[in-house]
Amino acid sequence: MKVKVCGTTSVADAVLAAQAGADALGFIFAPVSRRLVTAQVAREAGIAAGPTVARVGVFLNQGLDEVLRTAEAARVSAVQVHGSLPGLYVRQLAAYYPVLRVVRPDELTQAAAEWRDHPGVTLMLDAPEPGGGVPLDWAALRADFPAGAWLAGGLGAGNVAQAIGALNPAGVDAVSRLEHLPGRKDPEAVRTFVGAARVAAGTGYPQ
Ligand SMILES: O=C(O)c1ccccc1N[C@@H]1O[C@H](COP(=O)(O)O)[C@@H](O)[C@H]1O
Repeated sequence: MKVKVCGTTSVADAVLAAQAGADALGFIFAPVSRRLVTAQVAREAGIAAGPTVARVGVFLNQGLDEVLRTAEAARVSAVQVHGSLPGLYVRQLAAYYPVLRVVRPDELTQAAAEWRDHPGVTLMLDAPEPGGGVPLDWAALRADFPAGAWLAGGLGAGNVAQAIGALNPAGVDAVSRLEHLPGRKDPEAVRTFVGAARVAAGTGYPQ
């Protein structure tokens, strides 16, 4: 199982997450976000994190050209797309980058059927307000959660084990509960989140 630490806005926070054992860092390029980062800072942070850490560019309802230009400038290794987006847009993006396609609970069943056979598109289930820190009702989603999908939405050290136990996601992603302030990581929250996720997934290292 993969662990992604999202909303990285500095080199220091990228190094922190990498040293905590994160598999992936998220860089948010949606102008509405309080965690907005420039492509240049994301690029420097990605280099600082090292080559084994995936670099995910996060976008919300942005045009294909803008996404591709920003992703290239930031040297990300994957893109995560939120919002109301046509299937064709996602397919075109997947020709360039592995795509994490984020969906809300009410979109999950249809999206699972649509993307089941596309190797470049992975679903991520999130709460309706991205970056809002609100957890989903995991027990209610158990029957519909597709194998191979990722989970986000209000995850942190205190609840990630329960979420993994309920849905067995292929990856977990968090931002709000890992911060002091929007865009500023809380080092202890990052370390305990990654550690708790690893232990719950059975990939932790006993102390
Ligand atoms: O966090 C944001 O500001 C944001 C803005 C636009 C698109 C996505 C955003 N964040 C994503 O939200 C989820 C979960 O966040 P949280 O843990 O519930 O706060 C995660 O996928 C972030 O990448």
